[in-house]
Amino acid sequence: MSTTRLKIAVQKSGRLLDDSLKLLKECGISIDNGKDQLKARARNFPVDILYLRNSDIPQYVQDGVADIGIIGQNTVVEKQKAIKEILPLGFSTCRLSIALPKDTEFSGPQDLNGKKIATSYPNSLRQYLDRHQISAEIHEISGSVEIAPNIGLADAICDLVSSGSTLFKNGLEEKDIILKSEAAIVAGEQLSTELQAILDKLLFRIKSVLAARSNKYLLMNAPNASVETIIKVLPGMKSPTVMPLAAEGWSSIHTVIAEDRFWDIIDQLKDAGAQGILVVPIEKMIL
Ligand SMILES: Nc1ncnc2c1ncn2[C@@H]1O[C@H](COP(=O)(O)OP(=O)(O)OP(=O)(O)O)[C@@H](O)[C@H]1O
Ligand SMILES: O=P(O)(O)OC[C@H]1O[C@H](OP(=O)(O)OP(=O)(O)O)[C@H](O)[C@@H]1O
Ligand SMILES: [Mg+2]
Repeated sequence: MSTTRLKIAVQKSGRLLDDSLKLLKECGISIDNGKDQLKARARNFPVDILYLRNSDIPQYVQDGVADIGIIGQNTVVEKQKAIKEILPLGFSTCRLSIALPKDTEFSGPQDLNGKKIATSYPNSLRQYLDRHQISAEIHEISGSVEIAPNIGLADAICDLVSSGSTLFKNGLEEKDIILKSEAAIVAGEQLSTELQAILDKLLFRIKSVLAARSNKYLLMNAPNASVETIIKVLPGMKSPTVMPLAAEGWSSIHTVIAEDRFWDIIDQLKDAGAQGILVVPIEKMIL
């Protein structure tokens, strides 16, 4: 029996931890410990979890200390290590943006010329400024970036934004988006054949979990005369299942639908005669 185990780096504490562990759990992977331990072994799958600082993960993955990691795409861009994104994961969505004090005129990146910009993401900001041929001073700080303009430390900031409430509370306005980010699986340049085989199994499970999250199982009843119209309204992955109901002249229609499409067609389904519409979560979806 092979003793090879895939080492997965996840954030020790912070924004990514809960969703990362939830994803692994939904993949059927049971991890033994609490987070006080820095390394944990999965009981039923050949992976070990390394709990690390988010900002250190790119280096560890590059060096092969960890084989893969779960980090934000923003960290991949910022750290500029020899790692590659394998699969976006759909959580921790945010954007890296330029923000200025509320009501400051901003017609484009050129308005940042000669300004002092505070950020924890100097490389990403540098790339943005270079791309637009802007000469500005980058003031690197490791946290609480949004406070910088208020205390006279900088004219502008470059930081992560999600709901926008931190900007709002600090009297700042988002002016330009540098990049959009979500959590992703990253890996080093080369994995051994054995590790790659474990990773492939893991990715298969993760994709099944992600597909299940973004799709719903849809059931409805309709008079037989409406079935054809309803089927035309349903965006087809495959042809829906149509089954007779006990009540004469009625059918039950079942299909799988992307959650974000459902709200677009709900009125059309009702107009076409669908009744008793049920939208049910899917546990796993094997693609
Ligand atoms: N407000 C937010 N909404 C959604 N995702 C976010 C938000 N802030 C950060 N993230 C994402 O979560 C990642 C981790 O952020 P977090 O603040 O937990 O850690 P950190 O302070 O960057 O890292 P470290 O573990 O090194 O202290 C970020 O790189 C980003 O991808
Ligand atoms: O747009 P919002 O929803 O308000 O989120 C944005 C804030 O979230 C992150 O900070 P976090 O809370 O992770 O604190 P940190 O600076 O200590 O990492 C980020 O650095 C912003 O400050
Ligand atoms: Mg943070």
